[in-house]
Amino acid sequence: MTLDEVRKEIDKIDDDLLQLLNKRMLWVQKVGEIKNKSKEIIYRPEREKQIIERLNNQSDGLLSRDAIEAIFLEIFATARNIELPERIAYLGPEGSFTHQAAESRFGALSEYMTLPTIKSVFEAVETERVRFGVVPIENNQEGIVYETVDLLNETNVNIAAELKIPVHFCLATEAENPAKIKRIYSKDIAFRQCRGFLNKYFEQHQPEEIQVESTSKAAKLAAEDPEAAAICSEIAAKLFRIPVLFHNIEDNSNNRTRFFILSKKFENLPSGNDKTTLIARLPHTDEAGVLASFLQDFKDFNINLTKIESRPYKGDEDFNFWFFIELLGYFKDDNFQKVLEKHHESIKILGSYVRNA
Ligand SMILES: O=C(O)C(=O)C[C@]1(C(=O)O)C=C[C@@H](O)C=C1
Repeated sequence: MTLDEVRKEIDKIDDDLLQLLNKRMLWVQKVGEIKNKSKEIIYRPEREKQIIERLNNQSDGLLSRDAIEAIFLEIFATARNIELPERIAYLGPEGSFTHQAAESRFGALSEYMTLPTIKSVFEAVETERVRFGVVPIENNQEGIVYETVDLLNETNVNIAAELKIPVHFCLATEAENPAKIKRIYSKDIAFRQCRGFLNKYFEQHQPEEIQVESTSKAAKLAAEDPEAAAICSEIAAKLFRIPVLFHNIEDNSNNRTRFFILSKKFENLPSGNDKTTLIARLPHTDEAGVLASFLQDFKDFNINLTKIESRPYKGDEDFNFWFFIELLGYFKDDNFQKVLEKHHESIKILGSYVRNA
């Protein structure tokens, strides 16, 4: 077969795909009408997960599970926009990893609001200026983002979903090779995480390292200066149209960040593989074992706790703490309800959502 002939076959399939996608969107529009009448929530991560699992189980072609997921997440994001265009706020600037996380879940078509601080994302969700907000919660190398944890305690905002994305840095530059680079812009943490690469590739001449407040600012500066490079995300390099000289330059390729998708309410149904996040404000007491017996109740009801972080009460004279706790399961599960019966005064549930690996 010639290239032209093969391309003709691809064209035919693309025509069919487009027709099928348009047909799918007609049904999606109907879902939108039904939900509009019943005031039901549009974003149903547990339903999206079920669809992806079902398709993956029946797939016998070249597409991996990740490929199926990537394609369908974009279809769902487009579908949600047809049902009801929703605005999403994320911790900026544009080109940040949080932007990348937001786009991976809400697609290229959604309307985004870039906000400068985690607090401003919480505020936008709380005042319902946006439907969802995306903020980082933890990095597997650097640990928890305390600002996010504290705001979950202080505001009336819930968790609709979690997602984890790999943090890959690239070296983006207009320069043709490392020898021509005189300056490298990036954020302190990115320099730290790419030290091995920098030592190896800039052994002979050491470019000046200039710290800026974000990796996207670094990309912007490198786009304007042919003798400069930026250590930034791929999305930032793309945004500022700078060629990527080296991909994945971080020393530890297991570097991943977990994000929360925030919403004013949480209305997820159980998916069969859920996680619940809550805040526990245990009574202030000097009695020994208050925390131990609280945790024992989870063990007794066979609940797997996956995280516990203690945080101080701001403004408190004493050294009292509240706890940020995560566990496997859905908040209406029988065993969790038993714990809740005992401790309902101490527990504030922030959300039950599909557990992401
Ligand atoms: O089934 C729904 O509730 C829909 O709104 C449809 C649909 C889809 O495209 O399949 C879109 C958005 C939801 O997040 C889940 C699924």
